[in-house]
Amino acid sequence: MLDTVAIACDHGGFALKEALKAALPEVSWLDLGTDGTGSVDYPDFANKLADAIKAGKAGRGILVCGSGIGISIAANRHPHIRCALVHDVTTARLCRQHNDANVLALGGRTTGEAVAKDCVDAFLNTAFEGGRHQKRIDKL
Ligand SMILES: O=C(CO)[C@H](O)[C@H](O)[C@H](O)COP(=O)(O)O
Repeated sequence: MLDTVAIACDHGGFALKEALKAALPEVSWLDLGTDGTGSVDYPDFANKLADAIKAGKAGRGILVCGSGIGISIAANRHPHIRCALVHDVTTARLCRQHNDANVLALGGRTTGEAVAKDCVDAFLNTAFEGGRHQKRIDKL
């Protein structure tokens, strides 16, 4: 299931979650909700996604809330998650190369669909560089 990518959001990220799934149909998505624009609490969806990765149901994850801030904070409470909130392709690439991030967070109300798609592309297709970066991750 390492090739499976979990995706979850709150109401502020719902539209972007749906847009990302439509824009990247080749990805094997595990959609953990939410399933509409009704108000929900972002920690519940960050926790669901963290649990799915811990259980081996997905190798990586994408989280979306209104700004990406709350859902990334919630995800990073889990010791096995390294979640990076990004707004551009450069940081989406760097979070893989230097930080071995296993979850990407995006803001549905702050990042446009085209940039978000490119960020997800970079996140899913960039390898961790290891080396000097590994010992830093080991200290997290
Ligand atoms: O961005 C968020 C958290 O960092 C959430 O998605 C919400 O959009 C934000 O907290 C605002 O909440 P609201 O109930 O949609 O006004």
